Amino acid sequence: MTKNKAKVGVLLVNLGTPDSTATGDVRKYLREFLMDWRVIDIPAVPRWMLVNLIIAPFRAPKSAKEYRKLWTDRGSPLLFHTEDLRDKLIQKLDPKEYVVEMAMRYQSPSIEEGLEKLNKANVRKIIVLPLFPQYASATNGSVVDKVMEIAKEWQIIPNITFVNNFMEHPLFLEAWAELGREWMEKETYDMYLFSYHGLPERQIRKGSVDGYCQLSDKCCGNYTKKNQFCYRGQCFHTTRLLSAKLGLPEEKVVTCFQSRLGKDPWIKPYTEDVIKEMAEKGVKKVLVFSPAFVADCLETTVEVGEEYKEEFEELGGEHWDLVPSLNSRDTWVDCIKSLVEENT
Ligand SMILES: C=CC1=C(C)c2cc3[nH]c(cc4nc(cc5[nH]c(cc1n2)c(C)c5CCC(=O)O)C(CCC(=O)O)=C4C)c(C)c3C=C
Ligand SMILES: [Fe+2]
Ligand SMILES: [Fe+2]
Repeated sequence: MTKNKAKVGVLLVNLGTPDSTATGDVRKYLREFLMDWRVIDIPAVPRWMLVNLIIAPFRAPKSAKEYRKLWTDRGSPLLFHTEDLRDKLIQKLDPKEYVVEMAMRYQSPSIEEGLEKLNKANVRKIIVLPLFPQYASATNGSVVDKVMEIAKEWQIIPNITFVNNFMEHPLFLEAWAELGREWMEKETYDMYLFSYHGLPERQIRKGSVDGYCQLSDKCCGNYTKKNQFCYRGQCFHTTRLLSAKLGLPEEKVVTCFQSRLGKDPWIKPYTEDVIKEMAEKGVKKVLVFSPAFVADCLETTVEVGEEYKEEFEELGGEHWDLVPSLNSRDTWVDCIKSLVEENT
């Protein structure tokens, strides 16, 4: 039998970001993102009306202003950190065995371009690695959906493997712990806040097997095979694993959810409410982790690092430190390398 020498393709996929801070580009991004039925999970006609007649026109100018605070000479941090991550991963993997591409679920570079490059490289297998540590239909599920939509048109479909979540990976936890330790060596904190991107509660219920998740401690307070895909449960689990690794006392740790959109209930507690409660209790110094994100982006740098900081300080807080994201730090690149090798 001839030895199969074809390479393995790796596709790193992050969420996506506008092409520029021009309002038109932000509107284009919001439209593509929010028209995804896994993100705004309502029927197509009301979704079209909500996105095109309400959210995109009114939110785009406001979001564009926020993006201008975030933008750098290299453009959007979400994009260039993902490019750096790809480049460092290429350095660490054997080029005779692997070909690595990166893509964004929305806008550019597209998943289509990334997959076409891998297909042209005649790979024997594709490992798709959505860069979301906890599974959500709106993120990881959407990447799977898009990849399958494209691959189903190919005459030959190689093996395709998806990494579903990786919040338990020891190197993922170690990379966050290294960052945490750097801050904790310089300062002592009254509280440690773990702020994750939120989701509509409805989306958690829809994914709950036999109605198991009632958004209470019964489900989300533990991580078992029954709630293996509950996003809220996975976030609490991430907090427990990271706190244990950092030796944080339980009474000083709080998990909360940010970035709510619209009027429907999203998963709780909301970060804004936790900030108020902490300030009322006289908490002065807070260290904030955002471990649903693996790169600095609008939701971390601006929302947590600037807006929530301002709210906390207005309520009497004195010290609000946001731990920057994993970006392309070495231990995180090692984590990706390990995930790739485990799935080869
Ligand atoms: C853990 C990852 C993410 C989940 C889950 C998620 C769900 C989700 N998001 C929206 C709406 C918006 N999110 C926006 C920005 C944004 N979201 C994530 C990650 C997750 N989203 C990232 C990394 C970013 C930042 C991108 C960047 O360019 O830096 C935005 C756009 C910004 C804004 O206008 O506020 C929206 C809108 C929904 C509705 C949702 C779940 C249903
Ligand atoms: Fe989001
Ligand atoms: Fe749950």
